[in-house]
Amino acid sequence: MDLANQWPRCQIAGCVVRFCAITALSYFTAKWIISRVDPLNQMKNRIKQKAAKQLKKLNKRNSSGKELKLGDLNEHEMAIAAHLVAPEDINIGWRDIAGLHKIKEEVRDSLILPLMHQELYKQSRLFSTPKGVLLYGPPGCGKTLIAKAVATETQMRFINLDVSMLTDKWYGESQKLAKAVFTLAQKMQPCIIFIDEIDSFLRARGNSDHEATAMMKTQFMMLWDGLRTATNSTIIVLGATNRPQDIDMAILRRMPLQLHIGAPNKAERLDILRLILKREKVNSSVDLRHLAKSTDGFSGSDLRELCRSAMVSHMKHVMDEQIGAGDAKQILPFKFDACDLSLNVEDFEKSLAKLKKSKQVLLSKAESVTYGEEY
Ligand SMILES: Nc1ncnc2c1ncn2[C@@H]1O[C@H](COP(=O)(O)OP(=O)(O)OP(=O)(O)O)[C@@H](O)[C@H]1O
Repeated sequence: MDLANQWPRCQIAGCVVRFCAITALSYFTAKWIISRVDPLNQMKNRIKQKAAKQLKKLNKRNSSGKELKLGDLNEHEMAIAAHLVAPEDINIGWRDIAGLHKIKEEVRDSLILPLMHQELYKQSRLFSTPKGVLLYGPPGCGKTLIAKAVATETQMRFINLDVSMLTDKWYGESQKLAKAVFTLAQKMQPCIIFIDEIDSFLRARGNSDHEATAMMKTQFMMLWDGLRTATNSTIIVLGATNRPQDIDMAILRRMPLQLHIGAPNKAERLDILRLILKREKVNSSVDLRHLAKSTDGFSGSDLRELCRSAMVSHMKHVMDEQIGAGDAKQILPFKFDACDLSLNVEDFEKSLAKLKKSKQVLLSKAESVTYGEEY
C-alpha cells in the first residue's frame, strides 16, 4: 500500500524536475539567442572588450602600482573607458612639433611644470593649475599635437572624448555618461579629458537646444565646477576648436588658459618641412627655404600633404620608368636597387600646384568662412 502511494509521488517529483530543467534550458537558450541578435547587447560587449583592452595597456604602464580594473567601473564609465588612449598609442612629444615655440613655452610654464611639481607650486596661494585649457585656431595647425604632447610630457592619462557618444541614442542616458566622464577621470587621475571641436558640444546655449542636450551641458558644467573647487584633483579639461566664438561664455570662463595656435609663419613652415622630411631622401637641389616661402597660408597638415603628394608623384615617376607598360610583378624586383627615391624639385612643384589649386576651390566654396579675421 505504502509502495503504491509513493510511486505516483516519485513520478510527480520526476515530472517537476523535468519541467524545471526544460524551463531553465528554454530560459537560458532564449537569453543566449537574444544576446546574440540584440544590437545593443552586442555593442555593450564590444565596449566592454575595448575598455578591458585599454585598461590593460594603462595598467601595464602604470608606475604608481594602483591598478584600475574593469570591475571598478560602472556601465557608463566603461563606455567612456573605451575611449581611453594608452600612452604608447599617443607617442607624441615636443620633438614631434615644429615651431610654435611661444606656445610650447607657455604650456610648459603654466601647465606642465605646475603639474609635475605640484608640491612646490602649492606653496603660493596666488597660483593654481588651470583646470580648463582652450586651444583655438585654424584647422591643421597643431592643436591636437599640443594636447597629446602635454599628456606625454606629464605622463597623464588621456580620455579622447568623442562627444557624439554623449548624445548618441544607442548609448542613451546622456547625463549619466557625462557624469561618468568625470568619475572615471577621478578614478584614474592624473588625467586629461580632451574634447576636440568643443564648440560643437558646448556651444552657446539657445532656445533650439533639445531639452536633454541642454540638461547634459548644465550637468557637464556642474561636474566641471566640482573639479575646479577640488584642490586635490589632477584632472584637466583640454578643449580644441576652430570656432572659439561659438563656445558658450560660461564654458570659456571655465578655461582660464586660452592659447591661440595660429597658422605657421615662414620660419615655422621651414621647421615643419624639415621635421616631416627628416627621414626621407630629398635631392640637394630642393630648396626648403624657397618652399617655405611659397607656402604662405599653409597649415602644418597642408605641408604634410604637400610632402606626401610629392612622394606619390615621385613614386609614380619611378614606377613608370621601371615598369612602363610591363608586368609589375615580374620587373620590379630586378630593378629596384637602381631606383632614385630622392624627392626632387619637380615633385614638389607638381604637388604645390595641385594643392594650391585644391585650396583655391575650397576657398571659393567657403567664401563666408574667413578664419583669419575671427582671431
Ligand atoms: N607644428 C607642427 N609640427 C609638425 N607637424 C604639424 C604641426 N602642425 C600640424 N602638423 C601636422 O598636421 C597634422 C594635423 O595636426 P593637428 O591634428 O594637431 O591639427 P589641429 O589643429 O588639431 O587640426 P583640427 O582643428 O583639424 O583638428 C599633424 O598630424 C601633423 O602631421
